Amino acid sequence: KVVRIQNVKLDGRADGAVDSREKLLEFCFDYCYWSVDPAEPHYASQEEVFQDLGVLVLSGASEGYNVCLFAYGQTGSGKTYTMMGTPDSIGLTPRICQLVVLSHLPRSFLEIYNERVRDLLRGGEQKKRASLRVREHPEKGPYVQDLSQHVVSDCKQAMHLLEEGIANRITAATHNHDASSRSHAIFTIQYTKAILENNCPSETVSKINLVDLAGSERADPHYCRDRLTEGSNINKSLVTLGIVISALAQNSQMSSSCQSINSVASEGDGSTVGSHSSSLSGGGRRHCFIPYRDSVLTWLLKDSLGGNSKTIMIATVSPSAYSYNETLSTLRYAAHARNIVNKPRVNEDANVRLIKELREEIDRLKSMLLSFEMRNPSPSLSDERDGNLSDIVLQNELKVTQGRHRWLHLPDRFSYC
Ligand SMILES: Nc1ncnc2c1ncn2[C@@H]1O[C@H](COP(=O)(O)OP(=O)(O)OP(=O)(O)O)[C@@H](O)[C@H]1O
Repeated sequence: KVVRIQNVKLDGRADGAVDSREKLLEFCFDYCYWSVDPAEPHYASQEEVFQDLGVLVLSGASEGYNVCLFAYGQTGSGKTYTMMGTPDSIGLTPRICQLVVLSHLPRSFLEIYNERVRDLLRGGEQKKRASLRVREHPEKGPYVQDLSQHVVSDCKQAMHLLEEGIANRITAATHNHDASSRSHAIFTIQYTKAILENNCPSETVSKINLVDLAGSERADPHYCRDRLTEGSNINKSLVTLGIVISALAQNSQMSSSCQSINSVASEGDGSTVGSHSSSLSGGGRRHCFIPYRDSVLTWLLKDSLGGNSKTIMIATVSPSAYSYNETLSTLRYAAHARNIVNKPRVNEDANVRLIKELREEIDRLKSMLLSFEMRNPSPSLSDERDGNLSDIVLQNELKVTQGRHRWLHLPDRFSYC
């Protein structure tokens, strides 16, 4: 889909003075929506956006992938409207939240305000204001220590939880928007899918991150000190996000051009070219360093931005001609992000993976045993080898039974799909 943006200020100038490319710029995206006037025939409703993007989020998580959906754009351009919605027109987060309610999945809701993390679902005034530490797990990556997790059992509870978090979020009046979000909000659902398939356990554990970013706005010296500090922290994290996105996009492009160089080389001389180094790419150019740690936002979203996640970026723009520069910058930001190639993988539970591998090994050994018996019908010849293989099969079957038993009796085991 193509978005066209026209600079109406250039319309009055003599034709020769303006390059036609400057007047009309085009950007390609996977989806484009126009939701200014519901009376227009091509108006995109919240339901339409959910059917395209929300369904992608749910199907990705149900396949075992981490999924992240984040809204970026100028202040007042519709990020919160898209992610949360209004009581009459609910947005992506409550729609996704309601659909996964039956699965008793734990959820958390945090905000990053002035580079500090706050729990939006923690009772008690003091606890609400306390800032939480971001730590790093060697395998799972960055996480927030002591963030409260909540399980709901029906849609009403799910909506109540979400509303509580939204109400706790910090908003303030700015020039463009009288209830502007002054923090980045991250709503997370830990998505576990556990089933028994042909008597063999199958379990994936993934994460859905739904992110409503604070609005970008130019600093105004007339604002009070709090507003200026907030604004500079919002800008700092959004600038870092921009740098991270550009660096990731550049690295992804370098990797793909390097891969095509490699494939041309291997086709040309018949030699096998090994995978390229992680820091050096085609033409000897170095991969960029990704400054995730420069802001709490990029640090927490490290995997979502450039790692094990299927990530969707929604860029919201204003239809007003006054916002031309902001709109152009948002579209450029989004165009950069579109070049990033992530490496999502199915997050299978380690114990379940082991059980599967043992089962495959048993099947392989059994077929070896069978073919050995067919080739050596005399019992005296095959006895010793036969005995060894049978022992291994028996040991593996025992491990599988023990593993399955442990898996089925874990205290937090739910059987849902
Ligand atoms: N597509 C839309 N249809 C109807 N109302 C909309 C739409 N987009 C935004 N709005 C309304 O415009 C106002 C500003 O939108 P919203 O709060 O979503 O902006 P924002 O980008 O989140 O701003 P900030 O970054 O300052 O928090 C809200 O009252 C919202 O309900």
